[in-house]
Amino acid sequence: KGNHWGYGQENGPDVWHKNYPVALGSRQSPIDIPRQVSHDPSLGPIVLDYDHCTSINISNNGHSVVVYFDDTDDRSVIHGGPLENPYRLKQFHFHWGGKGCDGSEHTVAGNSYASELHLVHWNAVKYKSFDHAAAAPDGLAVVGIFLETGDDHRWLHTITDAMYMVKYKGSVTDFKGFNPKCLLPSSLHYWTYLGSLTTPPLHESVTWILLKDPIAVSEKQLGKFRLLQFTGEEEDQRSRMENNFRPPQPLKGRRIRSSN
Ligand SMILES: NCCOCCOCCNC(=O)c1ccc(S(N)(=O)=O)cc1
Ligand SMILES: [Zn+2]
Repeated sequence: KGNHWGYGQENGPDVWHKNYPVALGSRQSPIDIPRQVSHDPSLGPIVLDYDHCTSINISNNGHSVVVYFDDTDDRSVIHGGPLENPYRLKQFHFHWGGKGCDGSEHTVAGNSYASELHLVHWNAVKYKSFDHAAAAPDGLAVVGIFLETGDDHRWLHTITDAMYMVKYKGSVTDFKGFNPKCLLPSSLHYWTYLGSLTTPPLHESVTWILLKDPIAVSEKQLGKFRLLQFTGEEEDQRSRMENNFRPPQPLKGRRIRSSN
């Protein structure tokens, strides 16, 4: 398996470019969102049509905890905002820090949040599969939501309660009937820019839509994320899944736009 990528000293973000040279490309993610961003009045609201969404399972892929959705039709899509087509929901996952440390990927005026939720969508109008879309410049749209520590999040429990079932890399368990609409903040105001996957293969195929308002989750709920392991059950060395975030990358002249 060779030196598979990860978040450790030997295989972390600083060396990903060795196997994935696009890591040094011109539209890499995440980025820092500066204090002043140009407001674009032509940017309409983002619309999340998740009412008939169908979650399938929850899994540990060795890098994060992922909830997959049935994307065989347009039952859960986002449209509007900067998007020319509707994009189908494929999965969502999280990035987080260690105890007491922040772990978001994007930062706002240099500040990190405790965690970041990514809702991953693909352009099924133009591309015949997620993998094809993931390699195309307008193939993916990822909605990023910041998590800050505060009160318990009443709906996050269903996800954190399922985590003990997917503690080890490669584990998966049924997870039906979850609608991620319950994880959205009250306002859908957003920043948008053209970027990439934040993990290898780091494809430069993502229209990023970052919601400005964070959601609150408790320290106790975040602690349950850290019960997950990067490693499989059969591997002897334990390694707690935490700090699975890539730091901000150079903007390289890109424009970031703000909805109203
Ligand atoms: N393996 C060949 C085809 O490659 C397809 C694309 O990679 C598939 C696996 N990765 C992802 O789907 C993937 C999806 C979202 C994000 S992120 N953190 O940018 O939201 C990072 C990675
Ligand atoms: Zn992500």
